[in-house]
Amino acid sequence: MAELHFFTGTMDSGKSTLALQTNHNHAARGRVGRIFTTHDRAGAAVLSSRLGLTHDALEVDADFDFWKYVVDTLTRGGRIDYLICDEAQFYAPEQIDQLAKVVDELQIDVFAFGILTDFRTALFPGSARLVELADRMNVLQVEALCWCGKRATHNARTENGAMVVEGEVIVVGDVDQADEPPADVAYEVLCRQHHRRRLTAARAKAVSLAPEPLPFG
Ligand SMILES: Nc1ncnc2c1ncn2[C@@H]1O[C@H](COP(=O)(O)OP(=O)(O)O)[C@@H](O)[C@H]1O
Ligand SMILES: Cc1cn([C@H]2C[C@H](O)[C@@H](COP(=O)(O)O)O2)c(=O)[nH]c1=O
Repeated sequence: MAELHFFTGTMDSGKSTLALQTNHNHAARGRVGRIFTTHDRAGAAVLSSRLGLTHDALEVDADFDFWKYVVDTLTRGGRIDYLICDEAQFYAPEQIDQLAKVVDELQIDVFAFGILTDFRTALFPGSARLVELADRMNVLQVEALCWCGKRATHNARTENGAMVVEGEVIVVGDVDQADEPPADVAYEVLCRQHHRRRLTAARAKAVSLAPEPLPFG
């Protein structure tokens, strides 16, 4: 039986790597797939992993219809056994419904990969729909870590080094590995407590280096 799989984790937890590995393993056994993504950091129509692997992909825009694409392909005599769908948090809920229909009506496996929540800790609509519809939801086993060493559960956005909680939901960017000077817009994975306190690695370091107040009344 075909299934709708949703693999999730924070940014930098290995989702795109797993997407490419999943494609590799299925293709190596002679199965025929299609790879989709949207707003990848490496540009349009490419799925990229921080480990350096990339693969051509079909770019999903707001008007893309998965059901129509698959039915058209099969009608023209094409073969599709599975779909790989990266950055699925950016897909519209209707597109996730189309993916579920592809699984149920055409017996084609769908492997979707994406982050659950945005920089404000709110669910992305596409991810919310995946949680509602997926046959299997898997949290990535390689844990991304907060600067404090705890498992990172949230994605923070920084602007010029300072954490923000307001702004456009979709802003393509990368995790800021303590870049100096900090990028205009970057991301950092944090545990819930430090996301709640808006305590990024840079701010924690600045606070710890601040001089002790003098002991005068
Ligand atoms: N230089 C490196 N050596 C080993 N592993 C790395 C290196 N750089 C990145 N990684 C691994 O790649 C992961 C990020 O992979 P990626 O698939 O791009 O993540 P995601 O799609 O979830 O954002 C990191 O969590 C880390 O495990
Ligand atoms: C939290 C958050 C992230 N994004 C963007 C930033 C990246 O381009 C992708 C996530 O990619 P990854 O492969 O999981 O690292 O999403 C965004 O647009 N809005 C957000 O709130």
